Amino acid sequence: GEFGGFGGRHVPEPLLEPLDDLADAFDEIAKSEAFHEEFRGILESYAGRPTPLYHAENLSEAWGADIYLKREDLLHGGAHKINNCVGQALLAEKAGKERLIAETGAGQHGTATAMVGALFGIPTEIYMGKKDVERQRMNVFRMRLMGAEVNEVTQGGAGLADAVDVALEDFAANMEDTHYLVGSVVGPDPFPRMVREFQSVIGHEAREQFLEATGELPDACVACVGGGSNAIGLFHAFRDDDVAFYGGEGGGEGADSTRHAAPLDEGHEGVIHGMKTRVIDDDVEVHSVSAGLDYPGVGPEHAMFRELGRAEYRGITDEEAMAAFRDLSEAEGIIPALETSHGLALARQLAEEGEHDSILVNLSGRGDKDMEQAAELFDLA
Ligand SMILES: CC/C=C(/N=C/c1c(COP(=O)(O)O)cnc(C)c1O)C(=O)O
Repeated sequence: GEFGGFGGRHVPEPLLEPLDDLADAFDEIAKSEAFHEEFRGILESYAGRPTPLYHAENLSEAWGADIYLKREDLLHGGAHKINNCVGQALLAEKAGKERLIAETGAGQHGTATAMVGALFGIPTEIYMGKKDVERQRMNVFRMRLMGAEVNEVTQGGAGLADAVDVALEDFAANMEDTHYLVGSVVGPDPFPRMVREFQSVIGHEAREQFLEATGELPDACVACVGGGSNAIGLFHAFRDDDVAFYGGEGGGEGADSTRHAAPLDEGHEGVIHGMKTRVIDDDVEVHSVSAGLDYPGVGPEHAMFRELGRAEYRGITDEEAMAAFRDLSEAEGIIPALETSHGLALARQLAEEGEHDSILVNLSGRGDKDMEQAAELFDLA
């Protein structure tokens, strides 16, 4: 397949036909000029695209390399997630679906799904682990405020992977009228390539803006990696360029610890949620300080990029991410999401290693959702 030996459709037989129908709808509808116009129009007037490419001069001074930030944190809802949700909601509407379901961890994808559910007038149900409901309370309230039902998942580790399990069961039982709005470049085909298509608006804009601002391409593109959608969304436009790719995973308590979410850095090949990819080892408990990276698998295209050496992935520990969270807040007056902070921490490592002079970082989301949790982590009184 497209991702080397990774990806595919590792699902029970009854799901194969609906996935075929979805792939046909995507190839026929989402690739049409009319769809693209509508998609871009909503992203512009509703979500706030294009997002700025910001040259973070104070941070560049502090870290010793030219740091540019792609400001997906400024989108409606506060993260890149809305790009994918608008695309999939448009597709679901044209396919005549009467219900949207989604998984969420950080609550950003859940919030974005609730937004498009409200916008398109489609009843919406979000599955969210109890552990994440408790650490992203503001987003739970936002989803309900917009009319979505938030279904608290308590099975297994009550986390993101468990929310995906339950969402997949719902989809299998209700596929006639329900669209499962998958929140990252994960799951069985066509989800990884569909989410990539919708998120690639990020990279296409950033490439043009970077050339416009500097007359050349960046030495490196950096992003945090949970399922991998904001990273792929940035990387895709640069795939044929001589630009290095780096992904910062949820390194939790350390790559050699038994609590992390870094399958690319410290895992093995395996099948999860309908895709052949890389997963964390069996003796590891999935953990990240950031709910959106707290996932034991990763998108198959990243597993391929790692195998080909097209991208380098590093586990970024909770502590390293929290340090970068504060660095950006203090240096530029921009508070990143805890997920995003893993990409920033990786950019800092690269700047200090002196390999690259210009580094483009995807600022995948803002930290408003993390204020309660961060206030517990840092005593700033
Ligand atoms: C789909 C589950 C992931 C969620 N969020 C992931 C996330 C991520 C990681 O997701 P990917 O870009 O798909 O790796 C990065 N930045 C922010 C601000 C995020 O919220 C969510 O539910 O909100």
